[in-house]
Amino acid sequence: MVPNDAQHRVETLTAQVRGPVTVAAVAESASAALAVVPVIATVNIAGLILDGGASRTHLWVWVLVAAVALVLGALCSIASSIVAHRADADLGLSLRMRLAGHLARLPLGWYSSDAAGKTKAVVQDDVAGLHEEVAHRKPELAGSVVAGIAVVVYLFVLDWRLALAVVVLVTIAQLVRNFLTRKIIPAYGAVAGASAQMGSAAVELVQGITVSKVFHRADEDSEATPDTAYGAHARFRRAAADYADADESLTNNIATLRACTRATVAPGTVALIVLALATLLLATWDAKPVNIIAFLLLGLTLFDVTTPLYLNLVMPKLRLAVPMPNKAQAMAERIGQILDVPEMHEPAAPATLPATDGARRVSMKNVSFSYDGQRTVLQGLDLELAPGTMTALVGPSGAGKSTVGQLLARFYDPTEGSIEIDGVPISTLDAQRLYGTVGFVFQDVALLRATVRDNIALARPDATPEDIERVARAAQIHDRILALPDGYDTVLGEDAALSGGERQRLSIARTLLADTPVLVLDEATAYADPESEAAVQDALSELARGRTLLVIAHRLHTVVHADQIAVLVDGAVTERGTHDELLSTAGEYAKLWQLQTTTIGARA
Ligand SMILES: Nc1ncnc2c1ncn2[C@@H]1O[C@H](COP(=O)(O)OP(=O)(O)OP(=O)(O)O)[C@@H](O)[C@H]1O
Repeated sequence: MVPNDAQHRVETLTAQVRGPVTVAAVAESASAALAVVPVIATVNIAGLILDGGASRTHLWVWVLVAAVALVLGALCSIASSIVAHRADADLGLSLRMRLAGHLARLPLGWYSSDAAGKTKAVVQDDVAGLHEEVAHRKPELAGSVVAGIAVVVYLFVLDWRLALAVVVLVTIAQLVRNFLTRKIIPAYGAVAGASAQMGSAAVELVQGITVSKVFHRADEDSEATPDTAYGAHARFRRAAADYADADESLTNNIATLRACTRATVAPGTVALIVLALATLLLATWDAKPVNIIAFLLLGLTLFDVTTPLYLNLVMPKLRLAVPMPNKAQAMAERIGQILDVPEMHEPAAPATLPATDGARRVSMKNVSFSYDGQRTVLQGLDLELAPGTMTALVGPSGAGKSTVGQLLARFYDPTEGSIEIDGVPISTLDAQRLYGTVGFVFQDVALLRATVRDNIALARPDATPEDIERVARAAQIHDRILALPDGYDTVLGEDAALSGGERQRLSIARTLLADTPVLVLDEATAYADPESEAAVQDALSELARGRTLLVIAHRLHTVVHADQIAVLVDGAVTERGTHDELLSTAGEYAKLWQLQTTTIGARA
């Protein structure tokens, strides 16, 4: 993304607080302008005293003007800070609400990737990270511009030659800082690189500990060469030393930067130059000596107050901007990437399914699908699941089998074509009706950090203990639950952890209780060992009774009894029939069958 687009993203996301941020910027500008007034008052008071014969009233007027300006300036600064921070809090809340609403409407398939970590970082850190942009950058920049103009105009009114000298001095200091910062950037890069190296060496060290200990290659004290598998300790030591060197070099560079910049605008330097120039002017021209006070006071502060102005406006114009990473842009980009994910279309007036006592028919008509809009994963797929029958989807790895299951569970919508239940497109059903009709047991079972009972009763919180026990027995998991520390009241993930096969049986119990007429089983026996596979298969047979079933299977022997087996190759159904019919056609299925039976036979 080019910087302009990135900045556009920041502007769009923060557009709703543009009004309050502008108010904060105006208040900050007023405060900056008012800060010059006490100096003007001081110069005038000094002038009146030095001239002699000034009336007390006159002097008190200037003191009063300075005091009022100080109080007003402070009030403006407080108001600016309050308005900006309130805007920041409002923006944070509304962005988080927007993200939460959007996340709730995303396709379920979006959640299968590393969504949890990504979402946490965006909702928590990136939204908070816009703080600097909203609450500080614009108000401070406005204040800097106004303060810069006010000070420079005033100094020029007093004496254009001294004013010019001060402006040149401050500009030189800013250029020196800019030049040195550019020099430092590689040192920052070196520290970041060394830190990453040290991190990966640490991970490698920890990951390798088990292997090296098991194979008696613990090398804590060895100076093994880095290209040996067991040189992790040596590599880590080297990476840590490199990091320390890089850090030291950066610290030295920063110290030089600070010292050089500060020296250019140090009180002594400013005083020296202003006084030297003033002496020169006094000798040759008729400059007012009292004005020196203004140059000394304002010259010292001009560097600090105009720093945001130089960094944001002057240096970029001179094409001297230091290429520092723009955190706000990066954060806005990550927030925008989530907000850009298209939402799942929710029907305004959800359809209803025709009433039936029996199982339901599923029709996939000319379904095509692509995850990324570029590579087609399913191509014009037609598949009919007759009511109360079991259809098995088999085929080579990557053919698109799981994708079909995910489309039926509406994790995504097809790019083309439609999926219908009893003639009603599933995209016209609301989520409650759809998931009351289609249940699924996937390979990766998600369990909540809750009791076993609550995990089973997810779809029917009103289920009685008897209902829950009945489905747990049917799913062959009841005995294992009783063996847990608190039986059905054991909190999963806290009091106990379950094996892959046990998690799948628990998921089957949950699905049995949900009692949906259509079921998708994707590799439901994937984690089962031969012993528990029999238990899971029994549980599945119980689950299948009277339902319309789509079973995605790698191991063909688990689906030989299916009413229909569809072979998927490159996203299209190439063969369909029963096990015997497909074997007799000597096609892809027959090949897969032969391969699997030979492999199993060879292993046996
Ligand atoms: N979330 C995803 N994003 C992008 N591409 C994906 C995603 N999930 C799957 N794919 C791709 O889609 C294609 C079909 O994948 P799918 O998991 O449906 O195949 P499969 O037949 O079930 O494979 P396997 O038998 O190995 O599980 C693959 O090329 C895969 O890389």
